[in-house]
Amino acid sequence: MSAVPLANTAAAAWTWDSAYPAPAKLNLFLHVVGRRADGYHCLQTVFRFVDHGDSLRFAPRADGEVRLVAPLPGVPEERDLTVRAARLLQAETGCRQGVDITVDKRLPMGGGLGGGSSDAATTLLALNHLWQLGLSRQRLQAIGLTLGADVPVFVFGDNAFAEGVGEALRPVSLPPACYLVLEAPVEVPTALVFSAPDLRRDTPALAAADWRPGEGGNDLEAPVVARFPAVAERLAWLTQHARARMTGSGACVFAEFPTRAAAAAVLRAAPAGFVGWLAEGLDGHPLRELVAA
Ligand SMILES: C[C@](O)(CO)[C@H](O)COP(=O)(O)OP(=O)(O)OC[C@H]1O[C@@H](n2ccc(N)nc2=O)[C@H](O)[C@@H]1O
Ligand SMILES: Nc1ncnc2c1ncn2[C@@H]1O[C@H](COP(=O)(O)OP(=O)(O)OP(=O)(O)O)[C@@H](O)[C@H]1O
Repeated sequence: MSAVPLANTAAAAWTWDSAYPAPAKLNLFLHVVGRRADGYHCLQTVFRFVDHGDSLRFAPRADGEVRLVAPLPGVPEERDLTVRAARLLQAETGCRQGVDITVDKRLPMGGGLGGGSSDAATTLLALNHLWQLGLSRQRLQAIGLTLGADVPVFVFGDNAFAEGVGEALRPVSLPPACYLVLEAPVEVPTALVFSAPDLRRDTPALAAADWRPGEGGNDLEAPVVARFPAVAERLAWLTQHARARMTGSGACVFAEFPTRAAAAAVLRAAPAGFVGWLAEGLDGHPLRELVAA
């Protein structure tokens, strides 16, 4: 993401020529506090945006079509969350404009970093602006929720304490932090984790105001560690250096460090074959200003 603006840049600065960032999120903690009648799980989590992610470009098309310039391996164009997001916007508004979408993919798929969800949210935010649709943030969040439980927070734009399936959001203020993220060479299907018989589903709910940075674990971690040795290995190694957790439904694990130098020293010591990177916590989504207050 370093090639694109990370500060909250004024809406007028974002044009058809811009690269639009789609940052990763980390779940600083994630508790499963219950289950809804439709099978979806009720969560409590804190989402933090970080300065590492995908980057998207948009080019206008005169024929009204939505096309992906280079589909991702294993994801048919019709299923790609960016294409689905753009087509939903057309369907919701009757907009006849088309677009070519290019995704510069840096986030691993099935990594728990919300990559696909962030790409979808960036598409909603960017096209609402570029096509001049004027949809409110609330409406974009509702459209995003139909694409996935993680999409609304990226549209919301503030680091957030989330409840429900992740759609009931309130802003949280988080101190500056540097994270070391280790990728695992596996793709963890979110649905598999939530359907695991050994998933703990009864963690007592917290009062949002009582949560403090550093508190809480990830209830999805145990079933993933039991099934994916590569995740277990990375978590065990990182735990020797700091308080390590899995993000989302995995497969990435992360730890927070007081300084970038401390995080870099641990990354340098990682065993051969481990892939990792450092990321600073952001105060908010870089496209937050794209939607009027
Ligand atoms: C684990 C998290 O990443 C935490 O931020 C999210 O809750 C997952 O969000 P997501 O990847 O957008 O997931 P979705 O595409 O909405 O859901 C994938 C599948 O996971 C299960 N699922 C998901 C979210 C949830 N709260 N309860 C569930 O049981 C459902 O079977 C669903 O069919
Ligand atoms: N633009 C996209 N980028 C990534 N994945 C996509 C995209 N469009 C559709 N997908 C599908 O979504 C699945 C989940 O990908 P994603 O990168 O969002 O996982 P994740 O980081 O585990 O997400 P979460 O943290 O929301 O569970 C992929 O396996 C892929 O099939």
